Amino acid sequence: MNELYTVAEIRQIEQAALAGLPAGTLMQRAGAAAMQMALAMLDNASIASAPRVLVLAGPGNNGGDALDVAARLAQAGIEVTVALYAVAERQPQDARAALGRAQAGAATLLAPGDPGDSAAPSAAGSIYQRHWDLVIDGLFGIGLARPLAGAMRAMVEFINTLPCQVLALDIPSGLDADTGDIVGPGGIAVRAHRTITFIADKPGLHTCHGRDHAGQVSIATLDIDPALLPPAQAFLNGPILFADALRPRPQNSHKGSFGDVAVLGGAHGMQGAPILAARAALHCGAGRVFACFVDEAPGYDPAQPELMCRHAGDFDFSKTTVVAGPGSGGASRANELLARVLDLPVPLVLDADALNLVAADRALQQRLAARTGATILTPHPLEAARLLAVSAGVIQADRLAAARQLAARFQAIVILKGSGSVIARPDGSVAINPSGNPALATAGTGDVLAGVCGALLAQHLPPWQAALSAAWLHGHAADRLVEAGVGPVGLSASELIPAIRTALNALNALCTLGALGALGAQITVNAH
Ligand SMILES: NC(=O)C1=CN([C@@H]2O[C@H](COP(=O)(O)OP(=O)(O)OC[C@H]3O[C@@H](n4cnc5c(N)ncnc54)[C@H](O)[C@@H]3O)[C@@H](O)[C@H]2O)[C@@H](O)CC1
Ligand SMILES: Nc1ncnc2c1ncn2[C@@H]1O[C@H](COP(=O)(O)OP(=O)(O)O)[C@@H](O)[C@H]1O
Ligand SMILES: [K+]
Repeated sequence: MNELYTVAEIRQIEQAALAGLPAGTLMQRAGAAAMQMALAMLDNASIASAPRVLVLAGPGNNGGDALDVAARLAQAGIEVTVALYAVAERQPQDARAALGRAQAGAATLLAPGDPGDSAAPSAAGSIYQRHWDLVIDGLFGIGLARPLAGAMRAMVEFINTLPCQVLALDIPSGLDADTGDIVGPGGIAVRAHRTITFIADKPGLHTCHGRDHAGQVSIATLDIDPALLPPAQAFLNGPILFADALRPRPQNSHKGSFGDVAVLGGAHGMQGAPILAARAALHCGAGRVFACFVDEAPGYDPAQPELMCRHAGDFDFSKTTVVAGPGSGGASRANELLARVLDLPVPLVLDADALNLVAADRALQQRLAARTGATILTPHPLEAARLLAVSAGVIQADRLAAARQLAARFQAIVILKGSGSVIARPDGSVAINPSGNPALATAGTGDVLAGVCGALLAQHLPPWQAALSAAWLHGHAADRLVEAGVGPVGLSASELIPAIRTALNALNALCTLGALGALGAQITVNAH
C-alpha cells in the first residue's frame, strides 16, 4: 500500500469508521497491533533479565492508545511503568476507558513533572534514574497543536538520550504528520526506532525530519474497510508506481531507438558537472550522449570516450532531450543558451544553475511556463527557495506544498530533492521517495540524477514516470552501495552511476518477467 494521507483525510476516515463501530474499538485494535510490535522489539533486543517498559501517555487519544498498550503488556506479565500526562476528567472518552484498564491492571502509573520539579520529585526521579529496555511514545499523534513544552518536553529530551529502543505510536510526538517538520517554534520531537502508524501511512513520516524521527514505519490499518479511504493525492514512491512505463528493449533496435541526450552546462571551471550528468545518461541507456559546454569544450572525456563533447553555441539542441544547468554558471551566455532551449519543444530537464537563472529572470520564467515539451525540474531546497522567492526554511517547513506550488506554477514535473525527495505534478499529485540516504550528500549526485532523468525521457518514458524512476533508482543504488560498505562516508557521484545502471537493469528484468507482484513485496521491505 503506497497511499499517504493527510491529517484531515485521516480524521474523515476515522469518523466514518467510528460511526459503524462500538466505542473504543479502533483504540483497542491500535493497542493490540502496537503490543505485537512492542513484543517483537523486546524479542529482538534479546534482553537478559525481565524487560522494563516505559510508556509515555499524553492527554488525548494518542495517550489512550498508549494506555491500552500499557494495560496489555502488564497483563502479559511485563513490567510496565506509565508516565501519565493526562487528567481523567479531561481525557476523551475512549482514552479515559483505556486509563481505567491500565489502572485496573499491574502497570505502575506515575505523573512526572520536570526533572527538577519539586511537586513530583519521586515520580520524576524513578523514571529518570531507572534502566529501560523499551520506551513507547504515546504523547501526541495527529492532534499535536503546538510545540512540546514543560514536563513533556523534558521527558522527550530524556528519551532522546536513551540507548534503548523507542516505539512511536502513530507519529513520533512533536513531528508534523503532514510535513515531516518538527512542530515549532523551538519544538522537539521523539526520535523513534520504529513507528506503528494507524489507519494509513502519512507523508510526514517520510520526508524532512520524518525519516530521522520515525525510523522504520509499519502500518496498522485497524481493519478499516478500504472503501472508506478516499482516492489519495500522495504516494510513497516505488516501482509499483512506474514499472509499467519500463519496456523491454526490442531485438530490432539501434542507437537511434533510445534517443539522444545533450547536457548543456560546464562553464569555465565547472566542466565536471555536465560530464557526470552525461555519463549517467549514457549508463542509463540513452542511445547517444553529447556534453555541450558553455565556454571552452574539452576534446573528449578520456575516462568516457563514448561521450561527444561540443561547444554549446554550435550545437543544434532541437532534436535531442536536453539536460540544462549542470555547472552552466550564471553568465549572460548561459542565459541566452537556456532561453534558446526553453523555446524548443524537446523534452527538457532543468537543474542547478539553469534553475537559478530562471529564478532571476522573469522572461525565462514565462518561457518555462509556456513550454509544450515535457519538463522536469530538479531543485534542491535552496534552488526551490530562489524560484519561489522565499527562504529555504519555508520550503523545508512544507516540502509537499513547495513542490506542488512549483509544479503548478511552471506546469512541470518537479523533484524537490533532499531526505524524502518530493516529486510533484501540476495536478497536485505527489510522491515521496523513500530510497536514498546521507551517502548522497556529496557534490555531483544531483548532476547524476539530472542525467538519469534525461536518459529516461530520451527513452520515451512519460515525464512523471521518468521522474519517479530516476529518483527511486538514484536512492536505491545509494542504499545498495552503503550495504556493500561503499558509503555512507566517501561515496562519490561517479561510483553511483554504475550502481544505478545495475538497479535499472534489475528492474527492467523483473518487469520483463511480469514479476510486479513480487516487486511490490520487495518495495515494502525496502521502504520500511
Ligand atoms: N479516535 C479514535 O478512536 C482513534 C484515535 N487514535 C489515536 O488518536 C490520536 C489522535 O488523538 P487526538 O485527536 O486526541 O490527538 P492527540 O492525542 O495527538 O493530542 C490531542 C490532545 O493534546 C492537546 N495538545 C495538543 N498539542 C499539545 C501540546 N503541545 N501540549 C499539550 N497539549 C497539547 C490537545 O489539546 C488535545 O487534548 C491518533 O494520533 C491516534 O494515535 C487511534 O487510536 C485510532 C482510533
Ligand atoms: N541525506 C540525504 N538523504 C537522501 N538523499 C539525499 C541526502 N542528501 C542528498 N541527497 C540526494 O542527493 C542529491 C544531491 O543533489 P544536489 O544537492 O543537487 O547536489 P549537487 O548539485 O552537488 O549534485 C539529490 O538527489 C538529493 O535528494
Ligand atoms: K506518538
